[in-house]
Amino acid sequence: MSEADKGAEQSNPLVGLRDRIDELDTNILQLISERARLAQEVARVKLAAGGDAVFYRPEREAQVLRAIMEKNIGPLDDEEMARLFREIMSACLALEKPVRVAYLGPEGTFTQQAALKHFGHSAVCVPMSAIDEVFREVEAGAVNYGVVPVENSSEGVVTHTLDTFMNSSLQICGEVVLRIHHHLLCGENTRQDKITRVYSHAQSLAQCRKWLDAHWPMVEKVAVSSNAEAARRVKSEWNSAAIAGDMAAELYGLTKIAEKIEDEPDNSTRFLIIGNDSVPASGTDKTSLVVAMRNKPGSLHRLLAPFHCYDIDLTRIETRPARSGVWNYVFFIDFSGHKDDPKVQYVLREVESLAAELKVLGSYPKGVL
Ligand SMILES: O=C(O)C(=O)C[C@]1(C(=O)O)C=C[C@@H](O)C=C1
Repeated sequence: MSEADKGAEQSNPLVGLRDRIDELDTNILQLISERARLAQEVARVKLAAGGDAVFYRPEREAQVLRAIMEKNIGPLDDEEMARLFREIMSACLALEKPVRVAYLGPEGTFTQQAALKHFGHSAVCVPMSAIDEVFREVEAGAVNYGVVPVENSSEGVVTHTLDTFMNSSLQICGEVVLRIHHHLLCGENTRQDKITRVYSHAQSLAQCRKWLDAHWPMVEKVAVSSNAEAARRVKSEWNSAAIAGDMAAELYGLTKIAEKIEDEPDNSTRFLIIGNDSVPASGTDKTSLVVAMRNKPGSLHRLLAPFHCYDIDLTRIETRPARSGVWNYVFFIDFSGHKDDPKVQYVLREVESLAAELKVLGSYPKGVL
């Protein structure tokens, strides 16, 4: 370094710090490129193995992200670091073969946000107008995977998703949990003192009910097909507002009148990734089942006993009326463990002997991010 440069560095410490950042960026660039070349090599090995090469490997991605979170020593927090690596992996996978994902649209919904959180921004995400359409696109092979909402922490289960599973051959191959923040939004032409109507999806209106009653008791609440549709409508109306999330606000260029208006501070929604292939164990997995029981006293107790016996942690149980008979019920059960674990296999055999019908919807890595 010349005397003049030293002088400049002393007088402006930013110069030296930025030089070091430039140096590190060059190293990071080389390392990412090297990683991408290895992913290309992985793709060649997969293709050489013959058969239907499966490029997207959810269990491997979960392991990579968990390892990163474990090794991270800050100052970036674990989630932030994992998000960066999620994008690197997403780009590497796109080099192997771009993954196509159908989600419950339209553009700007929380389901799109969940798809991007899970697959990263290099995935090609295609909006569908209904949950059944997402299933159909995956079944038909028009896309590789689908993303559908399954439950919300304050509003409960998305019954339509569970019902669609009953008649589908698809497997669950992942889950994503998204913190849901709702905002009250208006367009450029909205007269904020003249708002008489609020549009949103029925679930979002319910999730913000107390806030609306406290702050806007007189407005008409209009349920529409999605939050993104609510956002689209207010863009051209001067006396309406919408309740929607950040993606919809950005997409339609809306202004936030009030932020994070959801009644429950940790309001979150769980989404499922659906696909055609089953997923090998990642080490920390979940399994989802649908079980039809004959309607006899004590049948739920008998059904749950094997889980207790083998010390398997149930994470959710949901009851839905079966389509086949008026008084028969099916249970949707989620538990910790993978269907290939010996303990889980014992339980599945016992449940099968008790149930009128048992369908394993899939074993998949527990949501990492
Ligand atoms: O390990 C693999 O099978 C890869 O294809 C590599 C890689 C990665 O970038 O780490 C990319 C995509 C897969 O979904 C999982 C991991």
